[in-house]
Amino acid sequence: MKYYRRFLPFLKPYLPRMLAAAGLVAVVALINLVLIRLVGRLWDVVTVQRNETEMNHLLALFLLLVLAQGIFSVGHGYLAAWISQHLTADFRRHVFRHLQSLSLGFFAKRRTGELLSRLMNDIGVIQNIATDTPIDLAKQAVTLIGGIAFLLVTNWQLCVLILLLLPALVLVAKFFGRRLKRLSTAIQDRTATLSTIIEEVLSGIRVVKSFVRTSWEEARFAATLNAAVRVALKRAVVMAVFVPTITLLTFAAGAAVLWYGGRQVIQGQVSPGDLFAFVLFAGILIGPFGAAARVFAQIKEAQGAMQRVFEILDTQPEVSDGPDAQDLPPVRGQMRLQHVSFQYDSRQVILHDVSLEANPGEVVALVGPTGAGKTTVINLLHRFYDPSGGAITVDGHDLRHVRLDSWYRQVALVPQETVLFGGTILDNIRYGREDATEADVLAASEAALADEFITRLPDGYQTVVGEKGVNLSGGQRQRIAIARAILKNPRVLLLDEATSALDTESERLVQQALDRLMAGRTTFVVAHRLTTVQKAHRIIVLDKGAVVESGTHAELIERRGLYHYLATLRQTEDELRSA
Ligand SMILES: Nc1ncnc2c1ncn2[C@@H]1O[C@H](COP(=O)(O)OP(=O)(O)OP(=O)(O)O)[C@@H](O)[C@H]1O
Repeated sequence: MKYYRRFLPFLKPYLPRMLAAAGLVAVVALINLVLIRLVGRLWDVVTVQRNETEMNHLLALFLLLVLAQGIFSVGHGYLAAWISQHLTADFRRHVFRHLQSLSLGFFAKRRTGELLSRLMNDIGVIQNIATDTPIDLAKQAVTLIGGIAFLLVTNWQLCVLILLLLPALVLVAKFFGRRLKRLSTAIQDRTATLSTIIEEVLSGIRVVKSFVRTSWEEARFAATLNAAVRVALKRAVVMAVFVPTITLLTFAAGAAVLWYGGRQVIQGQVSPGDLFAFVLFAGILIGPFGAAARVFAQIKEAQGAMQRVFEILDTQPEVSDGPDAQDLPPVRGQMRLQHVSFQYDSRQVILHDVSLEANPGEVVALVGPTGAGKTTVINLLHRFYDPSGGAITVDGHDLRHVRLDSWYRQVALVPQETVLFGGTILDNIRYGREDATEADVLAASEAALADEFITRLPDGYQTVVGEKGVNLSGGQRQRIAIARAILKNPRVLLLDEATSALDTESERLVQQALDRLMAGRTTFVVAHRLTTVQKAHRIIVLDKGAVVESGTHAELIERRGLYHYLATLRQTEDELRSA
């Protein structure tokens, strides 16, 4: 129940509209009751009084009420849909905003498909319970209260008989509800796993195909699918037994009413019209009873969904602005890691007492064997994570004490894999700076040596990339990423050099573009190319999370340590590549 309480603030702006919708639907239900009463009257007028004028009057009134009911139904239908759509959109926006605010550590532990499922499927389930259910309940409440009131007034003994069945129905509903909840949660879990598999396979389709794993993936998909079908069928069985059981109990009540009421008509204590209306009223009471069971199941289902969504909302970003965070003034770009230690989780210390420094405008190359912690240092410099010990400063400001945005605006990351978003090339470069003019984008693109290939594309800067768009080569994508970074004009640049080999011409262009990007900025580069390393002002050699050597290329070669070993390897690689 606590999740429902927490959901209330989201409902609040819509309360007046929900009340209006509930009011409309209550009127519809009320008219329904009056119509039934009218049918009873009509029955007596036709069969007992045989009064044609009265019959015509009653029928005219009947039609008028049906028309009014139709109009109210249209109003309620539109209003309910309006609330439901807007409320869900609000909630999705809220969860999406929160997701974006979470730190990298959160995403490292989650699978995208699973998060996708929470944002789409689970919120869809909540949508039903949040809007349709309360409005439906208003309708059922009016039917129930109005119906029982009528039954009590006309024949209280019969009414008591019907009401005795109520606890039995509630007990049956509870019994089934518990099982349904468990199975619904299991279905949602399977659906989330399916989404995850689809997402993984589609985003990694090249790897899947290349390793000839399509059949294996198909089997994995089919196995999860089968499991989902099995649970869904189990739920269907429970549902299938549930509905007839409730119906049986309700019809048994109907038969009892007919037996008892029929005798009263025969004895002349009750008019046939009243009995007819009575049976109809008893009949429409099935609605609220059935709805109670349905709502019960829905509430149980939504509880699981709410739990999963609120789990995201309850996760706090590990890296965020502290209460005393200050805006970082424009920096010169002096960066320092002071005795930094770091662990992603409690299991393993990744960086041990790392100290390093870059003066404004300097290029620092990070080299070291795989797993040494190079990317981790870049992550910390960007402040995607906070160090577990020590401090990271820019121009003497501890990164933990400055507002994230004010720092993020002054640093740019060029990752190995260029991420291009759906949209035009222009949009993709402008991602670097929202308010950039077209002329700014062009200038950045020229500086990144991207202009030349973009203008040759059929739609130039308006070419759509990504899904259903044009495919670009690795080197071209990198130059777009560089143009994006140039447009951002950061003081500090974090570069994760791509390891994949480009052809010599493409490599030359990318290198040239990178040189322009790095000019005058403090740059940390996870370097894979010997040329980059050689040009660096300082080289930091990391091994097993610690700095083992530092100096210039010439100094380190002289030392004949780890750097010398790695450089010799790489040189051989480069020679092989250009041979
Ligand atoms: N999100 C994470 N959670 C837990 N451990 C991680 C995470 N990311 C990286 N690691 C671990 O941290 C260590 C350092 O990884 P890092 O990616 O920094 O190395 P690297 O020097 O950049 O390696 P490479 O050259 O292969 O990219 C590795 O042992 C890795 O397993």
